[in-house]
Amino acid sequence: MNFITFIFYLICFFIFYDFYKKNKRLSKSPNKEANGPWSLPIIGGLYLIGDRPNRSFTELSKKYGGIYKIWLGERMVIVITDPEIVQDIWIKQHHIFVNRPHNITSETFSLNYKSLVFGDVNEWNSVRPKMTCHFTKVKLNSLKPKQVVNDQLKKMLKIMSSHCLESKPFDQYVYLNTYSMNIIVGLMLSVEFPYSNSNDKNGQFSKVLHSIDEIFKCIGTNGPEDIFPTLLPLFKKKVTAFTHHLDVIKDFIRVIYKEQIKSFNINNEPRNIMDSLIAEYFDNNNNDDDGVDSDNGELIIQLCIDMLVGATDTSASTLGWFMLFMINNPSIQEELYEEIINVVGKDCPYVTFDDVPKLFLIKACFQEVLRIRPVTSLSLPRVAMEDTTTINDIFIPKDTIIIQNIFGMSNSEKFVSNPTVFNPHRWLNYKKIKDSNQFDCNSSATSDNSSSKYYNDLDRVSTPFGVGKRRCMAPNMAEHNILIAMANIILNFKMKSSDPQQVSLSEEEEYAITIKPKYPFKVLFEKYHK
Ligand code: HEM
Repeated sequence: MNFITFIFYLICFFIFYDFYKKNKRLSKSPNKEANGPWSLPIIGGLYLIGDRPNRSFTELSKKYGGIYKIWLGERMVIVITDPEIVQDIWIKQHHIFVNRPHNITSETFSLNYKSLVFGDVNEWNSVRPKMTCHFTKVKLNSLKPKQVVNDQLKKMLKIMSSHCLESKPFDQYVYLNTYSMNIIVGLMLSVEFPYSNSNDKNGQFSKVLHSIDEIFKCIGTNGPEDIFPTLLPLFKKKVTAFTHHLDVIKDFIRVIYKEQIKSFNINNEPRNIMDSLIAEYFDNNNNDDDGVDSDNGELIIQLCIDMLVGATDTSASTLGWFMLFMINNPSIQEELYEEIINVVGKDCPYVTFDDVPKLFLIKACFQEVLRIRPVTSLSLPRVAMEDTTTINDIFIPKDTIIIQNIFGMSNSEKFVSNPTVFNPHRWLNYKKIKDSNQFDCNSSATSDNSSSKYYNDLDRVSTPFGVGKRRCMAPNMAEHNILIAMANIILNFKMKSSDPQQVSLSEEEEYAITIKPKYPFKVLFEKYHK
């Protein structure tokens, strides 16, 4: 046998073996086996995934059910689109599913799995409480965080007013991102990014913003470098670019950290979250000048980046979708306006945090935006740390990656009536029924097209922040910043599409770690005649 023939046989063997491995039974008992599509050698089920995996996974769940298996390249994935299984694995079996999968992107991003978003269980257990305590309802309702949000919102409303006066289209993507980013960097670092490039004298902020954008594009999306780890050398350029952008953000935060640590005094009230973290890691016996060893210093910097990534794009995209659905539903916009002026009065220029809890339709609108377009549509993946079985007796082997299809659950006919219709009132009706204790899971499957006991149980089927102990770290903060922005925008302006040819905008999404409107749009603001 010559060398070429040998290589040929070797490749054939590899292809057959890979095909067998990807399609063999996982469990000895057929009842316990997750269904799933046929997987091809090398690519697995990638041939079934289009440019919007949230939609592809939802389509597959119609055929293979609420839990199914699919290979994405070299990684076996179980996709969950069922509220009962979600509760089971994320809550009852939290200890098995607490970790996120290991891959080159998360390794680079997390200081080798030590930080928050991609941290492994031991490190995660240590850092998560240090961060969560800053985002409780009580903390967010204290003076400083409210002031940061009010300052930023007033700045954004001023820009909106000037756009309105000049009838100039408002680039929602740019301004909403700056608004969301400034809230988190205001709380963490007491800094602020300029809303306009002309105020960015040496281009430093634009450079950081660009790098943050690039990081968003790679993280959590399972790029080829993550699903074909053996081919990693082929993607070296991409990994190097990712590391470069991460370094740009780190350098920016490191300068602030160094400045802050110079004036840090453990006996003083923390000036921001970074000060609280420095205090946590401060060691009186440390010989370093700053009292925080360099590993912990780098961890503090990484935690700031985790928060930036967690908070900015998610909140900004949710507000972007809110604007889009308002433009497409002018009658709902009117209703929201009526609700607000009934609470604050016609001449009030600003809705305060104290007014927000009285705005039930605004809250319902926030919930409906996140139901119909849950921005983190496939959540962040987790991994099984040992073999286990789910509540419906499906076997999940150790090392399987788990994806919760948040989008699929809240956009499925099986769980929600008329899921493609934007209707905030469904939340008010649901709350009324729930408050009167008439919502009964077992009798809710009244529709012909549904067999789920969670049919229209909106809190169970719409889980935009995830479920369980590793759910989003700051849903309170997201709600806090987004509701007040929604209320004040509605109080001050009527929103229309800036394109007269397109009065109604496309509701299609583009997929990345957060889903955004596929066709970027600008908003035209008009004043109400009060
Ligand atoms: C509309 C806004 C937001 C949405 C829809 C959202 C959604 C999510 C989801 C689905 C996860 C993954 C949960 C899981 O694995 O089960 C997550 C994780 C996370 N989010 Fe959010 N998020 C939002 C805003 C925020 C904000 C404002 C912050 C920070 C201030 C934040 C910080 C984080 C962090 C740190 C994690 C990782 C948690 C961990 O691994 O322990 N998010 N978010």
